[in-house]
Amino acid sequence: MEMRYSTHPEHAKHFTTEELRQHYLIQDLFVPEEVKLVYTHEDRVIIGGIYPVNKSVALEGSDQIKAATFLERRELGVFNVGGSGTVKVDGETYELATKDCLYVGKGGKELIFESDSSEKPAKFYIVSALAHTTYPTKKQSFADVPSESLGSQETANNRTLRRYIHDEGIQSCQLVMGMTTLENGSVWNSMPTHVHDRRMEVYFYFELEENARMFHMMGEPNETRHLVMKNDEAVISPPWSIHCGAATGSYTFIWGMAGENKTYKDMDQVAMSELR
Ligand SMILES: O=C[C@H](O)[C@@H](O)CC(=O)C(=O)O
Ligand SMILES: [Zn+2]
Repeated sequence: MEMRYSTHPEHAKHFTTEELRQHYLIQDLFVPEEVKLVYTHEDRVIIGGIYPVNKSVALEGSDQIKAATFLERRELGVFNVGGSGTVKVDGETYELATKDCLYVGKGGKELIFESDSSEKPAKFYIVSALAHTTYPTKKQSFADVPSESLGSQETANNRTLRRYIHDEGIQSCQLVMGMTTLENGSVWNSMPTHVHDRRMEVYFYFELEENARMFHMMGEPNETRHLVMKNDEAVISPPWSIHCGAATGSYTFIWGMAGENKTYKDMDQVAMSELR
């Protein structure tokens, strides 16, 4: 598991392109038959990819978190962004079709990830946060998750937002997770932009064409920077950072947050005039 320490905004504004990428960008999430994990000290969130192609893959505890099982002190959000597959939690099997989500509460011991077929393997994107109590393990399918339309064609940000793990959906300690899909021809997400000093956030971009690139914006509102990203990459947003972007084509992204306030609407909008 790769460790990433938190960064101070005064420090971050001096980063070179390469340093920005080292601290915030997460690449190569899906390695066949492996669990790839990144531990960020931003709200102690773990971000990862699990890609079982020909055999099942287990998510286990490690010396780095001094825990015999991964969920000893944590909760977990799983999104399947590949072909259909299953997650087995202590012997109970949950079928996850593409874009379905599973929440696993603190204390779940055996976690086994498997694809239905190696021709079209499942790809599991995960976000995990510290948990103080156990909320029930629960699946939310893409087919019946409520959706809302945001943006407009004129501003190239027509998109559909779906909340899975949140106050009025799957219950959790800290985790808030959902998915936003850009309509054809729309490229901007989360603009006008915002910050939420009470929570960190991670954006995972997928369904981008191979040659398409995401220009993801970060930094304090008056010190913006950008990272150029491609398909299946994630980016850590510290609580002081804006997080929005425009790509050279349409795409979908999964947003995951953790911190002190789970309320989705707890966001401080940034006025256009503040941006630098
Ligand atoms: O804090 C919330 C998150 O940044 C996202 O939910 C925003 C988003 O998906 C969008 O506007 O497209
Ligand atoms: Zn946000």
